[in-house]
Amino acid sequence: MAFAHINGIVVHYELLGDPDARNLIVFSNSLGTDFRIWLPVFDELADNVSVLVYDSRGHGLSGGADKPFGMDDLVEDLAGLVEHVGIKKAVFCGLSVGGLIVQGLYAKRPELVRKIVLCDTAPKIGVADTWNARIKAIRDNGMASIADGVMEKWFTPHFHEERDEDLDGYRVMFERQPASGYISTCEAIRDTDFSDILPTISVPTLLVVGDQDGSTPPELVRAASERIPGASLQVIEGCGHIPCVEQPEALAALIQQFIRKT
Ligand SMILES: O=C(O)CCC(=O)CC(=O)O
Repeated sequence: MAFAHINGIVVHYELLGDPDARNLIVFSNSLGTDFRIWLPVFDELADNVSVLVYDSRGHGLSGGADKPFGMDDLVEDLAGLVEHVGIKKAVFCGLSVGGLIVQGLYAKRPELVRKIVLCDTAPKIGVADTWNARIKAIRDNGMASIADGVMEKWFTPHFHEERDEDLDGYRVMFERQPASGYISTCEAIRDTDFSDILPTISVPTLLVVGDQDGSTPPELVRAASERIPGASLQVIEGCGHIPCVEQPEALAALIQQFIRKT
């Protein structure tokens, strides 16, 4: 557990392993979560892989929830953290809004990026009306008021039935995110369209999606994969929007295979 001042906020992060390892993966979390969603994947990765995880602005123990922010801030935070830690080049893996942040990082700082894993994400996620309705619901009634709907998109019915303790735990994680940080992140997603960035990506890229993802469904992720030269797509069966929690072994195996290729 570590903290750094980056772009005027405190960023909570953890570096697991050697920052100079060739197989260094930087993970960027999704909306309404913190970096703990990646720990089940880290547990499944080989010993020669090191990992940097962090809480994005307005989430977890990172600061910045008190002032509005946008996608540029989220991208600058990631670049600033990577520099702070002394990483020259890494594999970047982003989940959902984390995937948008990674796309934005590639556009601004391609020299930092060795390979990309885009997990349950797209260049544009959702439409303005839906984001505005979600923001209004939280302003009117708080985070807990939308938690049921969010959990339905995050996890499959099987997860809801068989892993009720985990479901309750991740619901608590969601409900504890600062509403203002969550709202700014919704606005950042609403206002972002990175469609033009995808064809410019020239590093090896893997896209992964859960077959039952209710937030960024397989067809959306497939369309994104078709815009990135040479990218490959893998669909994880029996999985919703958060494969790092629901199917960490499957996700880690795909990542491991991908980073092994030159
Ligand atoms: O998960 C994200 O980062 C954004 C996509 C989304 O809306 C997922 C959710 O329903 O919370």
